[in-house]
Formats: sequence, structure tokens, C-alpha cells
Amino acid sequence: MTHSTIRAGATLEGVSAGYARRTVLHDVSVSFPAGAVTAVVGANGSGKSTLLGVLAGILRQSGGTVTRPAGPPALVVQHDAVPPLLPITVRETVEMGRWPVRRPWQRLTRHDRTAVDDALAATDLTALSGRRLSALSGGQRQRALLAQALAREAHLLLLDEPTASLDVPGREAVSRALRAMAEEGMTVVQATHDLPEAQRADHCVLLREGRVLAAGPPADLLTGETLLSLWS
Ligand SMILES: Nc1ncnc2c1ncn2[C@@H]1O[C@H](COP(=O)(O)OP(=O)(O)OP(=O)(O)O)[C@@H](O)[C@H]1O
Repeated sequence: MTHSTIRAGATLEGVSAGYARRTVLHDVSVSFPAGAVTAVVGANGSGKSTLLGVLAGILRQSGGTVTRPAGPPALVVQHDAVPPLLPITVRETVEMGRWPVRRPWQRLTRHDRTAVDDALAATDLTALSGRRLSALSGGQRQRALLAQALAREAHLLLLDEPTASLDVPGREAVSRALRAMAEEGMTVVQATHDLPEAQRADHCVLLREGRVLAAGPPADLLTGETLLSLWS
């Protein structure tokens, strides 16, 4: 992708959003390219998760316009936001990713099963598919949540710090899976504190105190000087 040929997958225009009487995002205008991985980078509390919530449609903006691709987006939260003792297997967890696109009491179609198999393979979880979710490590559970989102085959994939609890092979598995989704045309947006992961992204959005400080190629933005201004 060259930055002169960006096709927007999702766009915020003049968006303000927050909680109760507290506005967190202030007049945010930014585009997230289709067919690319965008890293949203910012200090703790800068509004990254809030921005993902607005893009996912689970948090309603108080002003401005959100444009996103057709169909329900897939949001991957951090694994510790999900009860770890759910009595279900990894495969059943991933099958739940098909629920928004079919009714839960309907039998899985061949297409559903293929989507689940592909998502397990893309996250290196095929060998663990029969394991209880509760018998996985935190990093493996994080990958199971990613697999659940991949199985949905959404056009917009949103991830809140997907590599936070992963070891190096786990990070690489997630990176590869996100890259493959982007190459299929998906709009992938991840909030991250993981600078090497942000540097591998195609596009980067820097958030500071709920405002966009800059957006563009990671190589241009993730320099010492800009990073310093993000955290100061
Ligand atoms: N449910 C909520 N109710 C009220 N305030 C909230 C809620 N969630 C987040 N906030 C506040 O909104 C601001 C932005 O939080 P947000 O979680 O979007 O930041 P973040 O950049 O994702 O941070 P982190 O890097 O720590 O995950 C913070 O000041 C936070 O305290």
C-alpha cells in the first residue's frame, strides 16, 4: 500500500465521545485504510480503547460521523476481560464467532466449519482446539479470542492490545494473522503499546489526550521525537 493510494475502510469525522459527562475523544477526524493494518498508539488513558469502542459501534459518539464497512465488525478485547473459567473448548469459543452471522441454535454449515478451521490454523491453535478455554495460558486465550474474531469474517477487525500478554512466537502468530486478514482486504485496527508491532503496521495513528496528534506511515511517525511528545 502506498500512502497516496489509501482507500478508507472506516472513517471518523469530527467525532467526540466519552462516558457520562466525561468527553474522552475530542473532534477526532481520521481514516483507517482498507486492506491494511493500522496501529493506534498513545499513552495510557489517551483514548485508544474508547476509539475502538466507537469504531465497533458499542460506544455511541456524542458528535460527528462514523463510517464503517458493511456488516458487524469484530472486536477482540483483552483476554482478562473474559471470564477464564467458561466451561467451553477452544473450538466452541471460535464457533461463537459465527453467532452474529447465523443463529446459535442452527447447525454449523460447511462454510461455518471451514471459517472456524481456518481461524484456528491462522492462530496456531488447531492442536489445542479440543482443550478447555480454562486450561489455556493467558497468551493462548488471547489467541483464541482473536480466532473467534477471525471466524466472523468481518470487514472491520478491531483489537485492543492483542499482543500484550504474548511471548515472541505468540506475537509473531498474531502479526501474521493480522497481515493475512489485511491482505484479504480487511480493515484491521489495533491499539498497541508494542512499538515493534506498531512499526510493522502499514499505517499509524498517534493519539494524545483524546486528539489525533498525527497519522501516516509508521516509519515517519514512530521517531524518538514524536514518541517523546506522546508520552510527555
Ligand atoms: N467505562 C468508563 N467510564 C468512565 N471513564 C472511562 C471508562 N473507560 C475509560 N474511561 C476513561 O477514559 C479515558 C480514556 O480511556 P481509554 O481506556 O480509552 O484509554 P487507553 O488509551 O485505551 O488507555 P490504556 O492504554 O490504559 O488502555 C481514561 O481517562 C479513562 O479513565
